[in-house]
Amino acid sequence: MASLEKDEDGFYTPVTSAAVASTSTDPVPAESGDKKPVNSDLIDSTFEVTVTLADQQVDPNSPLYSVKTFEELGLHQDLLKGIYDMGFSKPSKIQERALPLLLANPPTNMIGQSQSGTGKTAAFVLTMLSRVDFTINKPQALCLAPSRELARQIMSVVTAMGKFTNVQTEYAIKENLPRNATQITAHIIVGTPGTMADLLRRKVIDQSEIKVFVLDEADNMLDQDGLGDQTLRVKNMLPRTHPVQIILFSATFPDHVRAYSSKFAPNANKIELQKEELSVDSIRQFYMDCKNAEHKYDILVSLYQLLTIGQSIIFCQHRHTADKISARMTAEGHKVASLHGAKDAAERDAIIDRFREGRDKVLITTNVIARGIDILQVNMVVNYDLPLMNERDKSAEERPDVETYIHRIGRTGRFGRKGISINFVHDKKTWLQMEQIEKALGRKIIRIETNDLDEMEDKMKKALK
Ligand SMILES: Nc1ncnc2c1ncn2[C@@H]1O[C@H](COP(=O)(O)OP(=O)(O)OP(=O)(O)O)[C@@H](O)[C@H]1O
Repeated sequence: MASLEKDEDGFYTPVTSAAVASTSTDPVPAESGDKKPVNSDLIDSTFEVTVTLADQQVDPNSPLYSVKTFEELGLHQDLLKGIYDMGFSKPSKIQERALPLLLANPPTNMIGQSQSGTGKTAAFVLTMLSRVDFTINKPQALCLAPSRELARQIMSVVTAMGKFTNVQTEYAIKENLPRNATQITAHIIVGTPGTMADLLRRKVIDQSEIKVFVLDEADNMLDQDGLGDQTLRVKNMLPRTHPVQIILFSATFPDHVRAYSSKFAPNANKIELQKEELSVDSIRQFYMDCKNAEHKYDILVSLYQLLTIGQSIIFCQHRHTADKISARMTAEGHKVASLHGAKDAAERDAIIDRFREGRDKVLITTNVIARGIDILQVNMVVNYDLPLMNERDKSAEERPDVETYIHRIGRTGRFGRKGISINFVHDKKTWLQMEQIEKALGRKIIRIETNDLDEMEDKMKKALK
C-alpha cells in the first residue's frame, strides 16, 4: 500500500523567490535579493544554461508575456521599490491580468490559475501587502500553504517585496511560536492550515481585522482527501462583520475541486488555463525504461554526474524509499540529502536551506515538496516513482496523479528557464501509468536509453540549451 506523506500538520500533502534580471542570456540567476551569480559549477559546466527572459517576456504566447509595466498595475511606490529590488522588471501574464482585479475596490474574490513558475506568488503577496493598513497592529492577511517549506518560501517573498514598508510578519507553522504565545500582532501571517486553525481557535490570532485570505496551491488546500477540513476550519473563523477577500491560486484545478473552489470563493474573478496549457514548454520530459525496481537504483546512481551539474530533485512515493536510496547512495560515496514529512521541523528547515543555498545538489524527497518550491538552479527532476492517486485517495486504483506530476516537474523550468524531467518506468504497469500522464498533458515524453550514457548526456545537453 502507498504510504501517505503527511505534513507537519498531520495531513497528506504532498527562501526565496528569485531575482531575475530581464536581460537576455542571463547565466544562472541568483536567489532573491542576492544578485551575484550563484552556482559557479553550472557556469563552468559544458551545459550552457541560459535564460532569455527579455525575449520570452515579449513573446505574446509566453506565460511570461505582458503589455504592461508594474507602474501601470496600480501598486504603491514602496511596493514598486520592493519589486525592482528583487530584480523584476516586467510583470508576467498572470501578474498583469490578476493584479488589477485583485487590487480593485471593492475587493473581489479571485480564482487564479497559471503554469508552475510563472509568478503567482508575487500576485498574491502584492495584494496582501497592498491591503494592509500599517498603522493597525493586528493581523490583516492570512496565507495558507500545504507545507512548512512553502510557507517559509512565501514569507521570504513577503519580506523581500515588503522591504520598503513597515510590514510585520509571523509564521503559523509547527514549532515556530513558543507554546505559551498569547497574541500575534503581525500584519501578515503565513502558515499551514492545522497550525493556523489552532492559533485562531486559541485566539492567539485576533481575527477581527482580517481582510485577505489566500490559499496557495488552492486545489490541494481544498481537497477533501487532504487539507480541505483544516482549511475550511480557518475560513469559518474569519470575521463575519466585514467581507474578506478570498484568493485561490494554483497551477492546477482538477474538476473535482473546481466546483468547490467556486463555492469557497464565491463570485470570484477567474483566470483559468486550458487543459493543453497546463505544463510549460521549457520543461523537456523524458523517460527511462528500467529493467526492474532494483535497476532504477542503478540508473539513478549512473545519472549522478548529470544530477549534480545544476541541482536536482528526486521524487519517491514513500518516505522509506527516500531514506533507503539516500542512505545507500551516501554509503557509496555520493553526496545527497533527503527530506520528508517524518523528519522534525528544525531538520526539515536545515535540509531545505542547505539545498536552497546550493550546498547540497541532489535532494531525494516525497510529495511534501512537490508544490511551490522555487529554486532556480534546479534543472532536473527525476520521478523515481511516478505519483499515484492512491497517495491521496486510498480507494483509487493505482492511477497516476496527473496534478502532482505537473507540480513535481514544475520544480524545474522556473520563469522561462530550461529544465528536464525524467520518469523511471520499470514494468508494464508503470509504463501504462506514464502513458496516461502523457495523454492527459498532450505532450510527448521521450525515451532515453538506460545503457547509453553518452546518448543520455547528449539529449540532456540539447534539452538544456
Ligand atoms: N515579473 C517577474 N520578473 C522576473 N521574475 C519573476 C517575476 N515574477 C516572478 N518571478 C520569479 O519567478 C519565479 C517563479 O515564481 P513563483 O514561485 O511565484 O511561481 P508560481 O507561479 O507560484 O509557481 P508554482 O506553481 O510552482 O507555485 C520566482 O523565482 C520569482 O521570483
